[in-house]
Amino acid sequence: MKHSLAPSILSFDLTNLHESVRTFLAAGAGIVHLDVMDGQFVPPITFGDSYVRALRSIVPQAFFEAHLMTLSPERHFEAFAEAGCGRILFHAEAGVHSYRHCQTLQSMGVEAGIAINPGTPVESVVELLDVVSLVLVMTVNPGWGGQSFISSALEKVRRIRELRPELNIEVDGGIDPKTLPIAQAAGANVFVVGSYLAKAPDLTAAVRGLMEQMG
Ligand SMILES: O=C(CO)[C@H](O)[C@H](O)COP(=O)(O)O
Ligand SMILES: [Fe+2]
Repeated sequence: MKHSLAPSILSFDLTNLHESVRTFLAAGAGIVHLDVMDGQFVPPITFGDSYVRALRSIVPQAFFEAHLMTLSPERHFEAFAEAGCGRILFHAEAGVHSYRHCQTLQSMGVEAGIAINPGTPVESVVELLDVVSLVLVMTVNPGWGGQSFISSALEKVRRIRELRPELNIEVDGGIDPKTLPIAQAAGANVFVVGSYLAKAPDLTAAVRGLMEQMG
């Protein structure tokens, strides 16, 4: 099982974002995690596909994943795929026809990921496990960076790992050097890290430290 670090750009200084992205990719992080919020599924509004396209022109080879925290996520699949996202994650709570939406993403040649909020049970995604390449278990309530890790969500990671030994399981929210090993022990293999990296005095050292912990 491949372990990957997915820095979220949500909390980075926007005036210097391109440098931060170049730095964390050069340090070995394999995925750029893009938190797209629509002001409806969650209160804040972040950015759209044109922003992602601009970022992509700076790092054209990087693997981008869009974490859509939007209602009617399927409306945005094409735009984010065209902007260069190789994986699109949407919320089980937001997609009325989640199975079909995963099939749509597959047919577009994009990896499908399904995300669940802390209050959403594993049962809501069990029937999707054959059509996703990843399940994202939120370890904070979606909408904001810098929140505290909700450790009870790890029981869901354990259960999904038991059901699917080979599936990618991502955790998102409150991941830092203390919580990463706990999430890894529960069975997670993809780790979104936002504010811990955004605040790190030495971004390269912080990425390398987390990668060493992942082993
Ligand atoms: O999806 C998200 C928020 O909805 C972010 O990816 C997540 O919060 C990462 O930030 P942090 O590491 O600061 O918790
Ligand atoms: Fe996210």
